[in-house]
Amino acid sequence: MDAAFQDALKQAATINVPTAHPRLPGPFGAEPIIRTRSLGKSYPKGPAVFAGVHLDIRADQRVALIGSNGAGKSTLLKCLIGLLPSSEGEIMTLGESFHAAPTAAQLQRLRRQIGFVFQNHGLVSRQSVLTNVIQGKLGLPGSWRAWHQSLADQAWREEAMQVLAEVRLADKARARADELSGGQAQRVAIARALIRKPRLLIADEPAASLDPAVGRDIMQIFSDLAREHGITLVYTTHDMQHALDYSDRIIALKAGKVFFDAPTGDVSLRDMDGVFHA
Ligand SMILES: Nc1ncnc2c1ncn2[C@@H]1O[C@H](COP(=O)(O)OP(=O)(O)OP(=O)(O)O)[C@@H](O)[C@H]1O
Repeated sequence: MDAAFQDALKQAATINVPTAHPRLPGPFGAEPIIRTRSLGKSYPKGPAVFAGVHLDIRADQRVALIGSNGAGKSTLLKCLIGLLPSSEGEIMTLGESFHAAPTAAQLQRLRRQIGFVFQNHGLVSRQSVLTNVIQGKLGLPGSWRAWHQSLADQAWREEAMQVLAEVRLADKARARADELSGGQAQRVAIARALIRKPRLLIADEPAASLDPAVGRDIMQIFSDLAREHGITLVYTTHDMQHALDYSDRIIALKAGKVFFDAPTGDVSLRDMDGVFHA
């Protein structure tokens, strides 16, 4: 590593609390996969959820988004990927730049490159695990075949089996989704996101309803898959240990602002505490 790059890393590592400005400069933040400038969001008739948010999220990072209940984490995630219109500022995600909301064509291109996992796995309970995974292809070209595994061609079924193997669930392919435990269902949801071959994986509290051991297992799977496949992972969590153990970078929201945005190794428990207390 050359000296200039090391300096840039050191500079990037200085924690800056509180700030609404980007702090990952130069070489550390090559071409970002997500960039926002002066991003703000209010719901109709409501106060601002957040304002003046500047972010530069680099490809291949695992980013934990933390903050109290109602801090705006889910709202920010949805704005970043165009599922909710923002109220002010600019967004660039996966090369698509937009104010407020993406165009229909932009949204379609974004959806093709993004995988989603939510707290409630959202599987179709009466369908098989295999069909649920193949349904991850919906929205991609030729995707009417993804409604059921029997319509899908052999290549898609093989892909589905491969991603199920990656989450250690190949043996459950023929089981019905409602026969799975919470942790298994969440692993299927990850496989369903993975079959899209996403560049960006968005997860909103993916381990929230799981017991501690299973929750850690799910976070480890996310983390390993993101690394192995070079996927950028952005997730929200209320578990500070998950944020510390399974991210390269932590972004904290507090009182409608970015409270800190720093490499995980530079975030102390005291910094974390400041997110939740005055
Ligand atoms: N559809 C909506 N209409 C109006 N207000 C909303 C809507 N969704 C969220 N809000 C409000 O926006 C604020 C931020 O909510 P959001 O769900 O983004 O926070 P969060 O940090 O994800 O919270 P949690 O950790 O509890 O999931 C809250 O005050 C919430 O009440």
